[in-house]
Amino acid sequence: MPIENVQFGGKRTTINDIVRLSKGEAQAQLSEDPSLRERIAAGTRFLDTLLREDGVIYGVTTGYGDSCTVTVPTELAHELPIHLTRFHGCGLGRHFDASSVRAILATRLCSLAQGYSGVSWELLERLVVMLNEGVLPLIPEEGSVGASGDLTPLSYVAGALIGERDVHFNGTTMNSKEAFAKLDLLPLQLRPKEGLAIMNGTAVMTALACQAWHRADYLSRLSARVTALASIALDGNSNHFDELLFAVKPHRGQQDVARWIQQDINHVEHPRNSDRLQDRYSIRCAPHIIGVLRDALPWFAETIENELNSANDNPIIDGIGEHVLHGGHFYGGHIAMVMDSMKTAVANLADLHDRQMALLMDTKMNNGLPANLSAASGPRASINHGFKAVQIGCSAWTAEALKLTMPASVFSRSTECHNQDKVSMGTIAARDCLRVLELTEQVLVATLLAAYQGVQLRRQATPELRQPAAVVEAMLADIANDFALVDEDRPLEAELRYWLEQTRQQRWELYKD
Ligand SMILES: N[C@@H](Cc1ccc(O)cc1)C(=O)O
Repeated sequence: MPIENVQFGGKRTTINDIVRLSKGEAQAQLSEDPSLRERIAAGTRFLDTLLREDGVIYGVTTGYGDSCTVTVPTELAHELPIHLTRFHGCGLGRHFDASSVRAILATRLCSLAQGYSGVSWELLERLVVMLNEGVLPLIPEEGSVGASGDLTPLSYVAGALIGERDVHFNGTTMNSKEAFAKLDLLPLQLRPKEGLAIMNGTAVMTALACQAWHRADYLSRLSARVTALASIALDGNSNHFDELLFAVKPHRGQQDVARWIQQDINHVEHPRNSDRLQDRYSIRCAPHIIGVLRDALPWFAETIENELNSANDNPIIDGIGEHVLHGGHFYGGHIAMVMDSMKTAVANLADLHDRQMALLMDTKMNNGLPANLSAASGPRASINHGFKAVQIGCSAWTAEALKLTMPASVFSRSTECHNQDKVSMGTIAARDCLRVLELTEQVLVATLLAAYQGVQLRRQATPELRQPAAVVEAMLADIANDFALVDEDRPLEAELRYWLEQTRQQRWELYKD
C-alpha cells in the first residue's frame, strides 16, 4: 500500500487519517502553508511579549488549576512545566498499545497545530518525529477524569519530550533521552506554557474515539452480513427486508441495512400477500437494531472530527489577535456522550447476535437444523455437541458487553480542591467502548461461523434453496477454505482467534454505501 502523508495544520483532519497513522499506514507532516508557521510564531512571540510587559500569565507565572492564585517567582517559572509533567506521572492500569499511542500523538499534534496553544514549531516537529520514527511513550490507561484534559496520560507524552519518561523504540523499552540520542536529537526544553499545552486537552479520549468509530463502522456492516447468513440458515422469510417495506420508514441507515440484507439473500419478489410466518425479532428487526448504529455513525463522526480539529486547550493563545482566552476547552463532554452512546448501540449488536445464536442452536426454533448445528450424523451424533459451548461463550461475552454500557459521563465527581467540580469521564467512556467493541466482535465472529455452518447444513438438506448474491457465495467459499465444518468435536479457540483477527483486519469488503 503506498504510504500517503497526513498533513497537520492545514485542512481538516479525519478519523481515517488518525486510524491510518495509528496503524503505521501513513506518515505525519506539518502543512507547508506559510500562514501556519506565521500563526505558530505569532503565538510564541506574543507569550514572550506578555511575559516581558505584563509579567503574569496563568500556568506560566501561576500554579495550575485551583492553585492559580499562587504566584511563581520569575526565577522558578522555567521549572514549572517540568513539575507539571512530574506530578502527573501517577497513572496506573495497563499501558495503551502501540497503535493507540500513535493515535494519541497524532491527535494531540492535530490540536496543537491549530495554532492556538502558544507552542513552538520545534515542539510540533518533535511530535512528528516521534510518530514517524516510532518513539512511543508508555502511557498508563487510567487516571484521567477527561475534563481537565487527559492530564495524567498526556503527562507521559510531555515527560517523554523532555527526556524523563520511558518509551518503546526499535522493539525495546528505554528512556526517551536514549531514544532521541539514537536519532541524533536532544530532549526538548519546554517553553513557557508548553507543558500545559501538551497535557491540557482531550487527545487520549479523542484518539480512542477515532479507533472505536473505525471498528464500529465495520462491525455494523459485518452484522448485516451475518444476519443475512442466519436468515438463509434458518430458511427465514426474506420479505422482512423488502425495500417497499423500508420505504415507509425513512431512517436512512436502517434502510441501508435492509437493502444490504435484501441484496445478500437475493430477495427480488414483492408478493401481493404472504402466508409465510414472521421470523423472530432478532432476524425480522435486525435492520432496526443495526440501523440504530448506522444512523448514529455520521453524527458520531462529525462530533469526533470537530473535537479532533479543535484547540482543546486552556488558556487559548490567539497570537495574531493578541489575546489570552481563558476557558474550559479541555472538557471532553462531546466525546463522552459519543462513546457512551456508541457502546450502547454496539452492545445491542452483541445481544442481537447472541439471540441469533440461540435461534440457530435450538431445534425448537431452528426450522429443522440439527441440535447445536452439529454436522455429525448417525450414532456419532450422540457424542458430538457442535456449537453448544460457543453459544455459552456468546452469552458470557454479551453479558459482559451489556454490563459495560453503564454511561461513564453520569459519574462526574468534583476533584482537585473543587476546581474541577464537573468533569466528563470521557476517557473512561472511550475505554469502555473499545472493550464493548472487542466483546461484540467476539460474539459476531462466533455467530458468523455458526451461521456459515448453518447455511451449509441447510443446503445439504434443501439443495433447491435460493442462491444468495455472488459476494455472499464468495465469502462462504473464502471461509470454507480455512474452516472445516464442525462434525467431530474439536477445540475451536484457535480458529475463533484467527477469524477474530481477520475481522479486525477487515478482511472482507462489505457493501458500498
Ligand atoms: N486544566 C486546568 C489546569 C490544570 C492543570 C494541572 C492540574 O493538576 C490541575 C489543573 C485548567 O486549565 O484550568
